Amino acid sequence: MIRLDGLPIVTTEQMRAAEAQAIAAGATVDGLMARAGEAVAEQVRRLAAGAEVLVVCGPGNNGGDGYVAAAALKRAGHSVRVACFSEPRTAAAGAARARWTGAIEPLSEAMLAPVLLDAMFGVGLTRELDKGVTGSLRRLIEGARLSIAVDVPSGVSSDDGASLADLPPVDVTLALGAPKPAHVLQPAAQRCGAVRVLDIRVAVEGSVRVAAAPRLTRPVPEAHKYSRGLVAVVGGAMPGAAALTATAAARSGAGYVLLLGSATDRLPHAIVRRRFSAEALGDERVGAVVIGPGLGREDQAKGRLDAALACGRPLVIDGDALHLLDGRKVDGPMIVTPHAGEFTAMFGEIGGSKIEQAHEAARRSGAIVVFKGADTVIAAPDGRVVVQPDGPAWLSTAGTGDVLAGVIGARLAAGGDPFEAAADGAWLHAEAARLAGPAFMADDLAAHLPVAIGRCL
Ligand SMILES: NC(=O)C1=CN([C@@H]2O[C@H](COP(=O)(O)OP(=O)(O)OC[C@H]3O[C@@H](n4cnc5c(N)ncnc54)[C@H](OP(=O)(O)O)[C@@H]3O)[C@@H](O)[C@H]2O)[C@H](O)CC1
Ligand SMILES: [K+]
Repeated sequence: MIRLDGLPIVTTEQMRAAEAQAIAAGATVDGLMARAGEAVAEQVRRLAAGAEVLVVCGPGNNGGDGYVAAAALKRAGHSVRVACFSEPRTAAAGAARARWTGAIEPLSEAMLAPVLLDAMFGVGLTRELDKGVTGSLRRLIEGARLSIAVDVPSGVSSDDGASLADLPPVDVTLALGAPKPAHVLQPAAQRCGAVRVLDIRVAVEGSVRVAAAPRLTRPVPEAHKYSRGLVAVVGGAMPGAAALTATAAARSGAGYVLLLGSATDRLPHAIVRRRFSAEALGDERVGAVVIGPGLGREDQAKGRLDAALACGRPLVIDGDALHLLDGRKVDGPMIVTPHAGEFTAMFGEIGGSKIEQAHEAARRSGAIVVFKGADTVIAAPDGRVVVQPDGPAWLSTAGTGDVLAGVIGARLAAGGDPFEAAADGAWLHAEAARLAGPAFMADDLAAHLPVAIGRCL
């Protein structure tokens, strides 16, 4: 079983293409199904620890995997039953069912079991699940002590993570060959429980990946405050927000943090405060300018944003500055960090999954787009995408976005690729939240950033 971190995320079309390539190289659909079902059975046997397993099988190849797994469990002497609501509709699933020698219970009457293996629908679910099937699955999932899904939980749309049935989460999802968008995008991701990937020897590639811990380095002996990165945070109408951003940048390894034009008084002494000036932004030692948290939307804010856009330094644009941006582009690196409302205000309604939306927004704007949320998607105009799937829900509190802008600013000022800076910043932010535990406020979050960084050295 493999953790998701850093793996390519594949759509149904990409998975089918990979499967077709494996078949062209000599594999067969039945052979792939045998691999998948047996790999599932091996994990289920470990997790079930001797408890009876009920396998619920659907009409497609996901169901086929279920019949193979049931037969493998039975051969291994494990107590196992099978239930279904429909005959197999593919040749491979039909052949797999023919090799299951036990009884098959009608789904609606199936007795509860301590372990439920959901092989009802995989990536082929295309429309809302029927109410009767949904009700039966709900009863069986709720009645099990442990529920495990084959590939994806039944009732989610694999390619965009939409929900196609109102069902409770399973405990474990065994993704076959690669993670799919449904494993990382909400609302489907919260239905998956712990996701682990089973290697079925089908080679997958792609430019969309699950976030992984960044590989950071310690400062070299010759390091000084400017080489570590100078972050200039532009303040405005609500000084507390810019103070959070500046504090987060200072705790994310920046060598020097400058807060320009903000009237806040409670600030660490290490953060240098100055009046706002366009000249300060243009200093070539500035590695990143962060503008937006608490900026306001009045004339002064507009003037400050104009100066930032013209200063020629790498930019992180957040909050109010996103509203004032009005489609303008800059020549240098620019990272924009909208949440869903800001994203729609900036780019209008873009169709497709959150991954596709973020990519399209990056392509149109030429900026690195950090599309925030419970599933944060970071996209570059060149097609690279990273999904940060498991930020703690405790992050849904005021000021955490200001902290994120500061972390990304520090990574950007440290140099290197702006896309990596944005992805690394999002990971460190989520890790700091995991370290902060429950019910933290945004001010507490920054204090956990050094430990998060320590985990990446
Ligand atoms: N890709 C690989 O390398 C491997 C994948 N495996 C497994 O195969 C499934 C995907 O199998 P597929 O047959 O394409 O799809 P499903 O099993 O998920 O479901 C398709 C069937 O379900 C019907 N369907 C779809 N929506 C509904 C609905 N709302 N209600 C009832 N029935 C529905 C669909 O019928 P249509 O009318 O839409 O045609 C199909 O009959 C993948 O997830 C893996 O588990 C391999 O076994 C190993 C290699
Ligand atoms: K399933």
